[in-house]
Formats: sequence, C-alpha cells, structure tokens
Amino acid sequence: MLELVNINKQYKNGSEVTVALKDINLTIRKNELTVILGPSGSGKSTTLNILGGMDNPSSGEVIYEGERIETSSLKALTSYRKNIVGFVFQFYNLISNLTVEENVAISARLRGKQFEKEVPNYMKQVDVYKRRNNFPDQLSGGEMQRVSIARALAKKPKLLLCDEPTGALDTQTSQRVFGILKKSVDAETAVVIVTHNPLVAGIANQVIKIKDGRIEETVENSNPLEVEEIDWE
Ligand SMILES: Nc1ncnc2c1ncn2[C@@H]1O[C@H](COP(=O)(O)OP(=O)(O)OP(=O)(O)O)[C@@H](O)[C@H]1O
Repeated sequence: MLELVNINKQYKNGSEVTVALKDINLTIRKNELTVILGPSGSGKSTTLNILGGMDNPSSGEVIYEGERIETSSLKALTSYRKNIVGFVFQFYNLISNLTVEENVAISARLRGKQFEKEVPNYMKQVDVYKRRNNFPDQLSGGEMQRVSIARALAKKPKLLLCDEPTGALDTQTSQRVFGILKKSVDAETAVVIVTHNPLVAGIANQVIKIKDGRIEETVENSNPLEVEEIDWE
C-alpha cells in the first residue's frame, strides 16, 4: 500500500545539519497494524510525518499504491493528506471552541455533507456519544483521545497514523485506546502507531524498531496478541 524506499532526512539549521533518518526502507500494508518503536530522538515522528505527506524526505521515494507522492504536485499531496490519511496526536489537537460532535462532524464533512449523519456512529464506536455536547476542556485525557480517534476515523482514512497516542494517558486508559486503534484495522485500512513503549509491539502485525535514524530490526508477528492478552503493568 505504502512504501518508503531509501529514505534519508536531514534538517539544516544554518551550518548545523541534523541527520534524522538514514536509509529507511519499509512497507505499510492494509489490514495490518504496524508499530514503529524507538527511543526519544530516534526518528519516529519524522518517519510518520513522511508517511503522512506532512514532511518531505531529503532523498528517497515515498510510494502510495504505485504512485510517488514526494515528487507529486502540491495539489496531489494536499489531496493525499485530506482523503487518504488520518492523524491521531499525543495531545489530541481538538478544536477547543467546538463540541465533541462538531469536532467529529468537521472531519466527516471533508468527505461530503451527506456523511454528517454518520457522526453519531463514530462517537458511539469510541464511547463518547454521551459527551457529544461537551467541549474538549470538559473531558478527561482518555475521552479527548477517543474523540480525536473518532475525528480521524470519520474521514474514513486508508492510513491511520498515530504519534504517541497514549503518551499522556494512564495505563488502563491507554489499553482502551490501543484496543480501539487495533479494531480500526480492516481490509481497506492500515494503522501505524509510533511509540517508545515496547509492550505495544505484542499487538502489532509488524514491528519496526528504529534507533539513531536507522531501522534496527523489522519483525513480522503472524499471531499478534489482543490488547487484553498483554501484561501492561
Ligand atoms: N524541525 C527540526 N529541525 C531540526 N532537527 C529536528 C527537527 N525535527 C526533528 N529533528 C531532529 O531529528 C531527530 C529525530 O527526531 P524525531 O522527532 O523524528 O524523533 P522521535 O523518535 O519521534 O523522538 P520523540 O520520541 O522524542 O518524539 C532528532 O535528533 C531531532 O532533534
């Protein structure tokens, strides 16, 4: 579905150059949960941003369904971000002066006004329906993250990218969020989770371990565990 081929990324700041990624090769597949695992500063977010068309590599190819996206027009790249990719962030990024329902509806409307009627279903799927008229600052962290997942899912993304989605949540709430993300994988959808928590690897079909901007190891799990089967403590 989506491939990174020989990706390198450097950040230049005056004469200072930071090498963030070196020779990254990976494949993201539909119907799979991929976990990108690595310590702080290893290049996880940079990889995720390149996968989502939010950042360009310094060299290498980003291939979505056979098409290069890193060399495509701004219009094509915007369409990729809008129609293909859904993002879930560590700190939710909800719009503070809109209710839960409105935050999710904005996203559904991107596909077309007729999809607004699906908004209650997305809120029910992540169990925030009863909070639909609340504003983000009236919610717990776990509720905010579930709303941000509902918002991402309402776009019906083919690729759901999650950057440390439980970084601000307690263990029990994190499990619930991982459960929802794992259930979001289907025949049409790939889910990618970036985390530094090695326990999450157990629920993934594919685990990509990154260190110092390089892939250290890629592990395929033919029999990934359910969230409930992991000992999170
Ligand atoms: N805009 C930028 N300008 C300069 N250097 C950057 C920029 N963004 C990231 N970097 C550097 O690139 C490297 C990889 O950063 P990245 O954010 O991808 O790591 P990460 O694994 O996601 O870390 P964390 O878990 O702390 O978020 C780090 O050395 C970081 O300091």
